[in-house]
Amino acid sequence: MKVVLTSDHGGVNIRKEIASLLDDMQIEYEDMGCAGDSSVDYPDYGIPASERVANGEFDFAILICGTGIGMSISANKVKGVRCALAHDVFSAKMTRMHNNANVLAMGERVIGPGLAREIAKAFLESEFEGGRHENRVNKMMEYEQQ
Ligand SMILES: O=C(CO)[C@H](O)[C@H](O)[C@H](O)COP(=O)(O)O
Repeated sequence: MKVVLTSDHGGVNIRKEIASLLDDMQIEYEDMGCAGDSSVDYPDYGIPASERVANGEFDFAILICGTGIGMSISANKVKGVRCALAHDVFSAKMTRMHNNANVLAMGERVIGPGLAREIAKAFLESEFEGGRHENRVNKMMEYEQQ
């Protein structure tokens, strides 16, 4: 599994926590920044990271900003991406199992690093169930191609 990780200035601390989680889980990852905590624009980070999932270079992206909302909207503009904004463990698990989400967004101004770590862990450890969920995901992806 390969993960790409990024944040704007509002998500630097949780990004560091997730990097530490990925180290602990021995998962290969690339941290695309941002560098420091100066103000930056989340689409400049969320879109390139999401494109690297869409093109198959990475299996998953984890995106952090203040609320997670800007990152999730940006990611879902990229064809092939299914980004879930999740601030609880159950949603993180279910979005892998039912939506086959390939990008996770979280907000550092919403949750703390400990919960963010548990959410990311649940997301990465859960698997898509397929079956009836596959039909539903396919409908979304077909719409995107129109
Ligand atoms: O995208 C966001 C909100 O939808 C993120 O939370 C950003 O991190 C936030 O907008 C940044 O706000 P700031 O006042 O420029 O720090």
